[in-house]
Amino acid sequence: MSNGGLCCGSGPDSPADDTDDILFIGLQGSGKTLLGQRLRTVYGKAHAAFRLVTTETNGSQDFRVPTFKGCPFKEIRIRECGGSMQPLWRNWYSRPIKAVVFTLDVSDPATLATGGVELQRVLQQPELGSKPICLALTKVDLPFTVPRAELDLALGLSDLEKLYPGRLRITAISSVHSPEECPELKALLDWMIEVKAGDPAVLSAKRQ
Ligand SMILES: Nc1nc2c(ncn2[C@@H]2O[C@H](COP(=O)(O)OP(=O)(O)OP(=O)(O)O)[C@@H](O)[C@H]2O)c(=O)[nH]1
Ligand SMILES: [Mg+2]
Repeated sequence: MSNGGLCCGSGPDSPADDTDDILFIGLQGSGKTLLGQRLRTVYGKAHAAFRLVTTETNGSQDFRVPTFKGCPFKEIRIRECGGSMQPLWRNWYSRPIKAVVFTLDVSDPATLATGGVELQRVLQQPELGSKPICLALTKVDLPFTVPRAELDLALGLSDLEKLYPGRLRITAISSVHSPEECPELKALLDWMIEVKAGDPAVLSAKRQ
């Protein structure tokens, strides 16, 4: 399988799910799969194998994303739940995941309101407790994306950041771009590494 272990249809009771670190959720077509494929190229040698093509995730799939040399663990394991699985996302919330990445396609004004409502719902899920959540604003390479100021007005993003200080992180990314062209991709993976380690000092290992 091209993207590191496709497990379509697997449920949250599968024993393999125990090792998931990060949960990827977001509306259909919002960019979860391409982001998973792209993150594997940040520290890994998957550049040559990277493909822009994705297919809809009917079920869930996992991505094993390599970390940097000197990191105490070799990979971050991401579990993507397809947008078509939305009613079942919550089955993963109580699993031993460390954090959630919620993707929002900012090139598609038609789905923004629905995405914003879903994000609020995720932030309020008791099963997630105070686990960190990253809102990834996706497809920012496209010419007509909704600017951040308008997102703040329409979805109250700045208010949400104030409401969940230290818990909600917001980043804007393009998975079409390489990590060199879009440094936010590397910053997002470093955040996942920090969250998994439970210690920001873990990143100092790669600077030595
Ligand atoms: N231009 C651009 N296209 C993107 C980006 N991310 C994803 N896409 C495209 O958007 C479409 C949907 O992307 P996916 O990654 O499959 O979306 P998904 O969230 O996994 O969708 P589901 O599996 O159905 O929930 C594909 O055609 C991708 O190539 C991006 O950053 N920029
Ligand atoms: Mg997908």
